[in-house]
Amino acid sequence: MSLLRVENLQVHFPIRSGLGKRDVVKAVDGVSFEIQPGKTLGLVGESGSGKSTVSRALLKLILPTGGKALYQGQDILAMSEAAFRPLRKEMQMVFQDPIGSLNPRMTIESILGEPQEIHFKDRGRAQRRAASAALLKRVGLPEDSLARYPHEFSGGQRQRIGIARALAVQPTFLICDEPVSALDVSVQASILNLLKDLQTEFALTYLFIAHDLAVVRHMSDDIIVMNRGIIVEHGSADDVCERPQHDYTRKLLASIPELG
Ligand SMILES: Nc1ncnc2c1ncn2[C@@H]1O[C@H](COP(=O)(O)OP(=O)(O)OP(=O)(O)O)[C@@H](O)[C@H]1O
Repeated sequence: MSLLRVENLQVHFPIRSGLGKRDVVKAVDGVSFEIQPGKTLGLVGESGSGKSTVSRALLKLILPTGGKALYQGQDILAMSEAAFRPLRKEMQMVFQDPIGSLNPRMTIESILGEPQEIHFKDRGRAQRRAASAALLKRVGLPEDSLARYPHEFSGGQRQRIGIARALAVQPTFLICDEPVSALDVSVQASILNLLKDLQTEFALTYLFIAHDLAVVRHMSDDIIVMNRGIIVEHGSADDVCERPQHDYTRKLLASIPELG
């Protein structure tokens, strides 16, 4: 069974166009896909194609207009917040901007401890601290980072902290939303390889979102290509990159010098 099966997801935002006329932006307009356990589905498209709206809908941060998202067979979109709460632990997010997504006034110990406090209520402070130290080590940061603040780290190190925070609640499914696009090219590969190693070690399933098809290909088993709220192409990573069927995919490929 797929871990996640999305059926005909629709997110239409009401807007007012000229003269106060009501209209809608079809940010996501009938998107369907599935992800098998332990695999990575890449979601690629230019800015504005609807990628972030898909991820926000899957985490129930916005209310979709229609469709289903079956996580282990249960439709999370139809669930109440209370019913969804245990699944929040299962489904974690790695954000694009590791600076903006880490509270500058919290130490790394608090940043990694907070989700544990919420989801592992039986853990005491010492246990949380030990788990956080182990996580830091696993993502390649020194243990003495616990007492430090986010601004004391480089962009790549902050993204390692963001990844450690996502892993702190032992999730099954990670949505990685442009996890390397704010980073220098020189550190991108090390973060991507870390994500790959963690996937194998913890049997994680990924929805990996990026605008850069080369990055997505490196990470993904299958790829979907989105443009203007719809999927224009869907296939194995090799088929999509080597035998693209759609002009939009060819355009994305042509914009990558090493692949185009
Ligand atoms: N709250 C909102 N109200 C109205 N329109 C919105 C809202 N959120 C997103 N949109 C529109 O929906 C479309 C898809 O946006 P989305 O952010 O999902 O794209 P994206 O592919 O993730 O792009 P980016 O990489 O720039 O974030 C865009 O046209 C955007 O302007």
